[in-house]
Amino acid sequence: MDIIKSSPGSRLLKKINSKSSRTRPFKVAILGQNGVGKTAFTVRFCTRRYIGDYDPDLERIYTCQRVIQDTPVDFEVWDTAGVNENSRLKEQIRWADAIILVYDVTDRCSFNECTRLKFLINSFSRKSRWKILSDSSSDVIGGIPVALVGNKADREKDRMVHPEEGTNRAVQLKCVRFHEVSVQEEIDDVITVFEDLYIIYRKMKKFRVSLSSSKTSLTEEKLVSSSDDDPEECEARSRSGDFRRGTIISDPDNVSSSGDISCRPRSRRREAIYTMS
Ligand SMILES: Nc1nc2c(ncn2[C@@H]2O[C@H](COP(=O)(O)OP(=O)(O)OP(=O)(O)O)[C@@H](O)[C@H]2O)c(=O)[nH]1
Repeated sequence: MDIIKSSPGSRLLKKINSKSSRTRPFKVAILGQNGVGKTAFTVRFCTRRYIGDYDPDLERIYTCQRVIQDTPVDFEVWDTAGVNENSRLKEQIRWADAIILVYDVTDRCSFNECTRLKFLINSFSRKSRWKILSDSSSDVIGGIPVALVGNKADREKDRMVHPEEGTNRAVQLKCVRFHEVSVQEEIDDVITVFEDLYIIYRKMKKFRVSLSSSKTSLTEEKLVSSSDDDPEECEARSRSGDFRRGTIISDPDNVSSSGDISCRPRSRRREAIYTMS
């Protein structure tokens, strides 16, 4: 027995086992039009630093670890280069466990681009991994969790997109969260976006596992009972001013019912994996 243990084959097996027992990273793709601040946002989260200017053609997967609810979580964040070609997007969307759609509050085009991107996310995401209910109800909880984020909130004078519009668009597009941030000025809001999304992802996953294991047939009525999907409630919140930079539109405890809770890149672009401590 000892001989088998120390043989090269068993050493290899041991290595494979220890690798597979490591926690799987949480993969987040950052999508959005050129210049909205995707790289600044990603680097801020991974390093806490704000760096003003980046090579727009540089595309990277950053890795870092954060402790969320007393658990260490490995993040892989794919900072896309804003090319938004459909074939490229498909690869990014299929790679990701969750997606952050970023727009610039001073640029309405970038806001509209998020609608197109969400449409593509819906059509490209690996629905099969979530599909455990009937077709109609899987639309309610199926798909990948997507957060909508308006960046550059510090540029109030140049603002073109108001927070209410962001909130309403997030509801329309069935995003699980809406945030406004200033990557330049505030790090905590940036961290909240990622942590929130992770918490939502975990809850969605747990919910689906428990559904599939118990083979419970949930009615669509139960699934959509949360007010998070209610555009009227959302509008009421907007009217009452219940939004601010960094505010979220739904409660993590209701994640299972919050709307569309629905590879490494190979391209001519330069790529790298960066590990942040
Ligand atoms: N005022 C302000 N400027 C910001 C903020 N975040 C990013 N920027 C600036 O916006 C510009 C674009 O930022 P990037 O991070 O390169 O944007 P990107 O989306 O990665 O751009 P591409 O790589 O071309 O897709 C840079 O000059 C940043 O300094 C912010 O919160 N406030």
